[in-house]
Amino acid sequence: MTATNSMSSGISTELLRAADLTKRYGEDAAIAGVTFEAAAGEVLGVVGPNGAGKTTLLEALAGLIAADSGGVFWLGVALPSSRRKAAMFYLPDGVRPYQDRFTIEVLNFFAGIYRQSTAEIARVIAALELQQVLRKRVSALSKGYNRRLLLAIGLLTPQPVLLMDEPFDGFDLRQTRSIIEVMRKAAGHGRTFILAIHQLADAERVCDRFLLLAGGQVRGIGSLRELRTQTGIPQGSLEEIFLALT
Ligand SMILES: Nc1ncnc2c1ncn2[C@@H]1O[C@H](COP(=O)(O)OP(=O)(O)OP(=O)(O)O)[C@@H](O)[C@H]1O
Repeated sequence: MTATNSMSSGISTELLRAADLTKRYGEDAAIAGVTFEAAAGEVLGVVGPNGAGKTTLLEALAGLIAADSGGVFWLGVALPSSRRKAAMFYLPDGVRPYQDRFTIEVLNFFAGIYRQSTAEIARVIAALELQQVLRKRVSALSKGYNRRLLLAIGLLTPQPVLLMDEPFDGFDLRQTRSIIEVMRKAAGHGRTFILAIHQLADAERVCDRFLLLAGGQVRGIGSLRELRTQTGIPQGSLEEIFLALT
C-alpha cells in the first residue's frame, strides 16, 4: 500500500490502514472484511447501531483481540498486534481507572509516565474543564466527568492515534460541543481520532469522515459530501444517508 493508492480513496496522506479485518464469534462475524484508511489529523467516525461491530473493530485495531484474518498497516507497513500500543491508545467505554485516587493524582501519574510538562497538564485540565473535580476521587466523578478524565488521559499520551468508544455518552449537547472543540483542536495539531459513535447527530458534528457499519460490514465510507454523492441524496443528513445504505 502506498500513499498514491490511498489518494484514490479520498484521503491525502494515509497513516493507518485496516485491510479486510474479520473477527468471528462462533458462526457469526462481529466484523467482516472491514477495510478503511485514516489520515493524520483526521477525526474518523465508526458509526452504526448497537451490535454493528464498532467495539470489536476498535479492539481488533488496538490488538486487544486477535482478528481471524486481515491486517493493520502503519504508513504502508504491516503493524503486528505487539506494536499497536506504540501507535494507538484505546479508551474503552465505561472504564473508571484508579477509582480510589483523586483526579489530580491520576492526571499527574499519566503525565509523569509520558513526561508531560506541568504546563501541558494545566492546558489539558483547562481544556476539559476538570478544575472543579481535581480533588474528587475517581469513584465519585459523574459519568460525564469520568469521560472527561479519560479524554484528558488520552490527550496526555504520546500515541498519534486515539481510539475512543462512545466518547459522548453521558454528555449533554453543550458538553458534547465543548469536548468536540477539544478534539478538533488536538486533530488540528495532527492527532488522529477514531471514534465509535452510535448517535449519528454527534458523529455528524465532530467527524471529518465516516465509516458506516451495519452487521459487521462496511456500508459506506467517506466525508458527508462524498456519502451524499454516493447515495444521490444531495442535502442528506448522516442519518438519512445511513438509512439509505443499510
Ligand atoms: N466476546 C464476545 N463473544 C461473542 N459475541 C460477541 C463478543 N463481543 C461481541 N460480540 C458480538 O459481536 C457483534 C458486534 O458487537 P460489538 O460490541 O462490536 O458492537 P457495537 O457496534 O460496539 O455495539 P454497541 O453499540 O451495542 O456497543 C454483536 O453481535 C455482539 O453480540
